[in-house]
Amino acid sequence: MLFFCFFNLFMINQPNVSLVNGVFGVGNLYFFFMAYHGKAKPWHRHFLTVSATAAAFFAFYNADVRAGAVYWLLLMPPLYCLLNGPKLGLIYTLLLALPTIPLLFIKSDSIAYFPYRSSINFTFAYFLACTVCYIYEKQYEKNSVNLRKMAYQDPLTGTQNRHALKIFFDQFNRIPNDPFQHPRKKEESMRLLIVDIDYFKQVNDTFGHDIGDAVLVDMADLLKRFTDSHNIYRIGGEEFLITLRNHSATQAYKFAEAIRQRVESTTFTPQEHDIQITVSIGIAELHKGQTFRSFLRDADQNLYSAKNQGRNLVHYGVIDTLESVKSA
Ligand SMILES: Nc1nc2c(ncn2[C@@H]2O[C@H](COP(=O)(O)OP(=O)(O)OP(=O)(O)O)[C@@H](O)[C@H]2O)c(=O)[nH]1
Repeated sequence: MLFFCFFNLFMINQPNVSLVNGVFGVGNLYFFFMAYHGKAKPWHRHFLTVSATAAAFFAFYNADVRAGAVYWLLLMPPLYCLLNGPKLGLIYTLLLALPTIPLLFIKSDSIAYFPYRSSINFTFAYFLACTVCYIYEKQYEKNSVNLRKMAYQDPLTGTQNRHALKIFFDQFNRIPNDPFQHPRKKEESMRLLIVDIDYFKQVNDTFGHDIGDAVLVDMADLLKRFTDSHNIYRIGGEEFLITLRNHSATQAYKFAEAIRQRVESTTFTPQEHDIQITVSIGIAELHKGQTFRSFLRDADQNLYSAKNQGRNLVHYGVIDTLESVKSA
């Protein structure tokens, strides 16, 4: 745009078009700079869309049709789809077509042009560009969803995986603890439950690996009845982690105890086998700045404490064993 700002001003004496190009050119340069430094905001996209459209359409409107400014409008459908996604891209494309095609017909109604043919050619090229981008973007969206699933979801149980948990940790640590910047986040606490199936090796050894897999799936389904699936992670073979936002120590303990009791009283029936299992649960509070590694180490210690005390119990804290309750 900045090139056309100078070109229109000094070469073909079009100060109006040059001014529009100049203003939007500087704006776009700023947005590219922000995007390059990872500071792009949603409204930047809309401003880019509107400014590119205004500059291209203004040039087309003002200049003689033989100057070929209309070719720049063919770039708009791909730009719309890339900046705003396929759906909004299609809407922008249709909106721009409404004034452009009749105007092209009127402007090319001269001795040097065939108005019908130039308008039809433009219309086909314009909508074809849109169709190609629309299909590409739709496919891209679909692939992104699939890739995300493959990257963050455990394929057996459908819960999230360890990689997703690492992302969760990074995000939790990124929220500043500054009460002046984020007053509502000040009180936020995060407690995590590590739920481990007791003697799961015996299930595999007795019933086979397939039945073991089915028990893991049933176990994940049972946990999903207690909380949203996006709070559940499978972090090891028979080990799940649940995130609890803004739960006090007592609430977290009661929550864990409810899970423990439910598992104990449930008979899992994969492929018509009756299987009773129990779980040991370790609870730990997540502190800002704590690394993923150190948290898992602490949480594992809690879990080992629970296991060492006989399994089928909830253990809160590495040192404090007072809240550990052995099942009746
Ligand atoms: N079926 C199945 N088994 C798994 C999977 N991942 C890990 N395991 C099994 O889980 C078992 C875990 O055994 P251990 O670590 O000894 O734990 P445990 O038998 O539950 O004993 P404690 O945890 O000490 O109560 C092993 O037999 C693994 O083979 C899986 O995806 N499917």
